[in-house]
Order: sequence, then C-alpha cells, then structure tokens
Amino acid sequence: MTDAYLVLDRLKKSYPRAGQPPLQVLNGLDVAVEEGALLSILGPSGCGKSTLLNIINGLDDATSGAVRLAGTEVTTKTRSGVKIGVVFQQPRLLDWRSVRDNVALPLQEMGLPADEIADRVRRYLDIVGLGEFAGYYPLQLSGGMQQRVSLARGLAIEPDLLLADEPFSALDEISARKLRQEFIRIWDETGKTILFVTHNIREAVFLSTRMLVITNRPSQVYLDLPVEAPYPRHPEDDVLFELEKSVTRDFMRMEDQAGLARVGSTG
Ligand SMILES: Nc1ncnc2c1ncn2[C@@H]1O[C@H](COP(=O)(O)OP(=O)(O)OP(=O)(O)O)[C@@H](O)[C@H]1O
Repeated sequence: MTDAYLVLDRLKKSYPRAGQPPLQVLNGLDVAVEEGALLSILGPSGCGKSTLLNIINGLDDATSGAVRLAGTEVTTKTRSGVKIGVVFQQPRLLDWRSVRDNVALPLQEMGLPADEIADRVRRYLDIVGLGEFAGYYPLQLSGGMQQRVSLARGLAIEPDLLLADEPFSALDEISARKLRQEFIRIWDETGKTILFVTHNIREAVFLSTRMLVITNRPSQVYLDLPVEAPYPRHPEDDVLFELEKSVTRDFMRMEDQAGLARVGSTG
C-alpha cells in the first residue's frame, strides 16, 4: 500500500461550523492508486469529491490521516514535486485574455520558452477542436467551448497527475463523446495518472480503469471496482452497459441505505 503512486491513508476531513459540531466530510478514506490509472470517483452531491481533489492538490489540509504522492506527504505546506494539472467543473478562464493567452498562462508560469509555449498552445487547442478560436475571448465562446479551453489549459502543462472535476458535464453529448475519446487517447499515449470526478456512471465506466464510489457524508469508500474492458471501448459495448447497470443498482442501494439511516436517526 505504501508503495503506490498515490495513497490516501485514513484520510479524514471536517470543516468547523459556527455554533454546531464540525461538518464531517471525509471519514477515513483508505485508497492506493497505481501510477498510470484512470480512476473515476463517483458519489452523491456534497460527499466531498472536490474536497478530496483539493487536498490531493495541496490546496487544503486533511483533518487527520494523510495523502502521499510519489512517496511524499502532500499538505498545503509541502508539495511532492509531481506536476499536477487541474480541470474544473467551471472553465475559470480569464475573460480579458484571449483563448491562446489563457492556455499559455500556466506555461509562462512554468518558465517554458516562447516557441515551446506557442507549440503546445496550438497542439492542445487543436486536440479540443478549437484551433481556429485561439484569438477569441472567453465571452465570445459558448459554455461548452469555454470548457474545452479549460481542458486544453489543464492538458497543456503535460501533468504527471491530472485532477479532473466533471470536465465534460457542461458539454452536449456529441462533443463530450469526442472529447472523451481524445482524453483516453492522451491518457494512453502519455501513461499519466488521472483522477476523474463525475456524476455520470456511463462516462466513468467508459473511461476508467477503476471506479471508486464514495458514500454520502461522512464519506467512505462504498465500492472500489476495476473496469477490465480493453480499449478502445465503444460507449454502447454490452459489457460496459452491464457494468453500468450493476454500478447504478449499487449506487441506488447505497442511497437507499443512507435514506433509511437518516429516517432512523430522526424517527
Ligand atoms: N471550504 C469549505 N468550508 C466549509 N465547508 C466546505 C468547504 N468546502 C466544502 N465544504 C462542504 O463540504 C461538503 C463537500 O463539498 P464538496 O464540494 O467537496 O462536495 P462534492 O462531492 O464535490 O459535491 P458536488 O458533487 O455537488 O460537486 C459540502 O457540504 C460543502 O458545503
């Protein structure tokens, strides 16, 4: 367990609340993630998925337990040296910078030479299908196009670990399908590790090598499941469809149990 690329070791997180007991969010996650995994993380709204990504990214501290990345403990004060890219649910673009300059910004912060920056910006905007929109400003693009710029920005730094928080949820299904294929291609070519938060069970089954289903708050791992179907996968593949149905059933059972527990505790 301690050898894995990313280790969540009895990870707990709670937030203080005025006049109330702390809000218990993560309640002892124990997970070891192998290098090169494409791990999707599913769970009910508010169970702490974004909180978990923030802790792994060193933007927030665990209340107890630890995150270790490539053997180094990650906190807000200590970084592992692993290059982390992030793609959020919201595009979070700078409206006053062109598409090109938004994607270039983190590359400039990394101190890359100008020609390398120009190359990467072009390459990753092409990958997300926005090569012709480099000179546009975010407000001249649709929401889905802005999300694709954000994806290009996250990928362009060529991270060792990509943390993706529902990156396709704002896209129409056809654009999302194309981008998922690209996403798998990039993951396959680079061999990097990806943690992928989604509410979409079909998407998780289609993309990932492993799925983690997390319970309602205070959250624990409910299901940790390998997805063994070979790539390339087809969204309508029978094996994937069966797996989707079975995970959906498990997910609903988990929600029912949580509902019963709530009724039990108030009744
Ligand atoms: N900085 C913070 N301070 C206080 N509470 C917080 C903070 N960040 C998150 N929370 C609370 O922690 C819980 C988990 O939030 P989080 O955003 O991690 O959930 P999530 O699983 O990503 O939700 P969703 O699926 O709806 O995006 C929520 O109840 C939220 O209100």
